[in-house]
Amino acid sequence: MTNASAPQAQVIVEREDGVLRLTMDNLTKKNAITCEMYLQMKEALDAAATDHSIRAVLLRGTGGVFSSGNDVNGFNAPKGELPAPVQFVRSLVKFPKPIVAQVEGLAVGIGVTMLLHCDIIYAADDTKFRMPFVNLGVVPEAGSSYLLPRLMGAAKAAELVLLGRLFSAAEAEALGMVSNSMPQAEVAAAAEKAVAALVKQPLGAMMKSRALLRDVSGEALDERIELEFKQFFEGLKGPEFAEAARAFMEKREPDFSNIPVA
Ligand SMILES: CC(C)(COP(=O)(O)OP(=O)(O)OC[C@H]1O[C@@H](n2cnc3c(N)ncnc32)[C@H](O)[C@@H]1OP(=O)(O)O)[C@@H](O)C(=O)NCCC(=O)NCCSC(=O)/C=C1/CC=CC=CO1
Repeated sequence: MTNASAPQAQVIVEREDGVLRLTMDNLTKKNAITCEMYLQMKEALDAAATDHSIRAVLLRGTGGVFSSGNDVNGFNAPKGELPAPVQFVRSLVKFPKPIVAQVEGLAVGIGVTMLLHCDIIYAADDTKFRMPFVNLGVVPEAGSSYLLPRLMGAAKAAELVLLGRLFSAAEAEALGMVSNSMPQAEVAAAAEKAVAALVKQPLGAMMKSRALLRDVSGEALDERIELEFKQFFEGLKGPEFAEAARAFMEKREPDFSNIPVA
C-alpha cells in the first residue's frame, strides 16, 4: 500500500549547461536509495556517458543530507532480475566523465562507497560518514574492499569496515576520501563552482586524464565488485542480516552472540 501523504522517493535528474545534476530525494528516510532511484541514476549516467553535451555530473541529496545508503526495507531484488544496486554500480564504475559529489549531513553505506567512484568530493564539515556493512551482517560493496585499503592502508580500512564506526568529514579528508571539507553553508557553492569550471575544460583531455588518474586495474576491480555482490546477497539470506534488520525495525541494538557461523 502506498502512503499518499509521503513524498515519492526519486532522483531529480536535471541537465543544464553541460552538467547532469542527480539529486537523491527521499528525505523522510534521510535520502535512502530505493531500487527505482538506483535505476534512475543508472539510466541518467548511461545516457550522459555518450551524450557529449554533458561534460560533468553533480551528485547530491536534498535537504542537507547526502544519503543514508540502501533503503533498509528494500534489500531484496525481484527474482531473476539483476539487482538495481548492481546495475547502478556497474554504470557508475565505467562512467567516463568527472563526477563532483556534494556531501552533507549523512553518508552511509553505499552513500559512502559510491564516493570512491567520484572525482571531486566536497563535504560539509559536520557530515557523519559510516560503512555499517559488517554491522548489518553483510560485506562491503561497490569495489570498496579493493579500493579502501589502497587508498588509506589496510589497517585504517579494516578499522572503518570491521567496526563500522562513524567518522567525520575531517577524517574522511585526511584519509583521501574527500577532496575538501568545509562549512556546510559553503558546500553547494563550491560544488557548483567545480562543475562550472569542469564544463569549460576540453572534454577529450579531461576524460583521458580522468581515466589515467583512476587507473585501478579495471579487471581486478570488476572481479572484486562481482565477488562482493555475490557475498553481499548471500549475506542478505543469512541469520546475521535477519537479526540486524529486525533490530533496525525494532529500534534496538542487534544481538549476534548466539548466531552460528555458516
Ligand atoms: C544514521 C541514520 C542514517 C540516521 O539516523 P538519525 O539522524 O537518528 O535519523 P533516524 O531517526 O534514524 O531516521 C529518520 C527516518 O529515516 C529512516 N531511515 C534512515 N535510514 C534509512 C534507510 N537506509 N532505509 C530506510 N529507512 C531509513 C528511519 O527508519 C527513520 O524512519 P522513522 O522516522 O519512520 O522511524 C540511521 O537512520 C541509520 O543508521 N539508518 C540505516 C542506515 C543503513 O543501514 N543503511 C544501509 C547501508 S548498506 C548499503 O547502503 C548498501 C547496499 C548496497 C548493495 C546492495 C544492496 C543493499 O545495500
